[in-house]
Amino acid sequence: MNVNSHQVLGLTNYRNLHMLGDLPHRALQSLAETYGPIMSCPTIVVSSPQAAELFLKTHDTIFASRPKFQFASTWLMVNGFDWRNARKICTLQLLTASKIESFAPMRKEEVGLMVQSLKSSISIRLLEIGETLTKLFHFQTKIFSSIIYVLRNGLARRMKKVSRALDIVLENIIKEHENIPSGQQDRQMDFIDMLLSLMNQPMNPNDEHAYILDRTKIKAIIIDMISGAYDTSAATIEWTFSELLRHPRVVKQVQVELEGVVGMNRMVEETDLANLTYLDMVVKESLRLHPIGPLLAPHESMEGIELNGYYVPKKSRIIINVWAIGRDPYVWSNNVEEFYPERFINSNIDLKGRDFQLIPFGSGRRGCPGIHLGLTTIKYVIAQLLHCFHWALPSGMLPNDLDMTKKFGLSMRRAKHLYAMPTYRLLN
Ligand code: HEM
Repeated sequence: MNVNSHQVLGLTNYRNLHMLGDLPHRALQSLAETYGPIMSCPTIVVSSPQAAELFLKTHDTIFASRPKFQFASTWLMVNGFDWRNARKICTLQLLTASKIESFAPMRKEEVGLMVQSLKSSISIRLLEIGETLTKLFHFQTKIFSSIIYVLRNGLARRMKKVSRALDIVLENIIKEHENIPSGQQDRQMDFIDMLLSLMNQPMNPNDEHAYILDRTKIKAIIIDMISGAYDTSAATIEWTFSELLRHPRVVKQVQVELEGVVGMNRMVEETDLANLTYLDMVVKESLRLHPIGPLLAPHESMEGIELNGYYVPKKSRIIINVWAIGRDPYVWSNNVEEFYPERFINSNIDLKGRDFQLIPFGSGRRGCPGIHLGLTTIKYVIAQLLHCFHWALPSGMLPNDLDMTKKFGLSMRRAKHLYAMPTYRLLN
């Protein structure tokens, strides 16, 4: 890697990230302009693609841990969560391409119901997009809403009480899956069924110390998956929609592509997605400007290491400012703030974490294991909404009037609700 240490390393003295205000990714971007693409003390802030590659690829083994400062991670630690084995189960058993494909009928049914409900509500009211998506994603998260409440309210000082509450919720979920009423046994398997089917079997039968998935570990994996998956796809769709409402030219282009690939007589199928190349660029551009985790999830060094002449101690916290990397004018040219999907024409950049200028799903050992499911869901929902409906802003509002203020949180959502008016456009 061709990185000059003066270009890459610079130190600043930010001891407390709360001093950075409501939008820390933005404040950190300004600091990086002064102090350079790696800032440290005691948290190291990374703000360029080359520096991100240094931490997430070159020295990935050192920086693959996570700090234990959130309730979810503390709870996972207390319950003996082992991220390496949990990831193996996620990537080899739960989130494989074939498993995700096996859920396609479920997604089709839910998206179909959403289109029907939008068709019937058109004449009545302006739609709040976030609310519509929350309803859509309810099918994936309905058993989880009480868990999210517990996670969000789980301050460390109430740890014991909250842990008990969490355990009761998780036990109920597991029991519901263990005691399926007769007549429903041949229903579609979900994530919990799959985890239960792996319970008490060694992951590697040839290894006597092999990892065995027990009830406690299953609960920990459920919590890990929920913390990673909750809100992320819905928030990305909402941001993409916001940009589309501000750019009618881009909407027209996506609809022309959909007319060519799908035609006007039927709805979109997931198998169409591979042929929707312009839509793919739209989603990349949206994730460049609006990464749901603008600072990824924090990483932590597992041992001390010297990087380009600077010593990074063990247990340093690493923050990768993906938001700033997506707006780096040296990478993306001068129109960084513009929503311009065409920048990806003839470009090989993908979202898999190999191209460090675009890493909204992270990269390396702790990169998002749900990327394939996330992207399939996002593209399918956006394609269906744009294919089935024309979308207009509330009367009197111009595209540039749309408020794009962000709210920093578990995932970065819009600060204000997004309203739009759909009109059905298919021929049947
Ligand atoms: C648009 C959708 C999504 C986005 C943008 C997204 C983004 C991310 C990011 C940025 C990370 C942290 C990566 C890092 O620190 O290097 C992450 C981790 C994670 N994501 Fe996703 N995610 C999405 C969807 C999903 C889905 C659908 C699932 C599961 C069904 C999922 C499960 C996880 C898990 C379990 C982790 C923790 C991985 C670890 O710590 O080893 N994500 N995701």
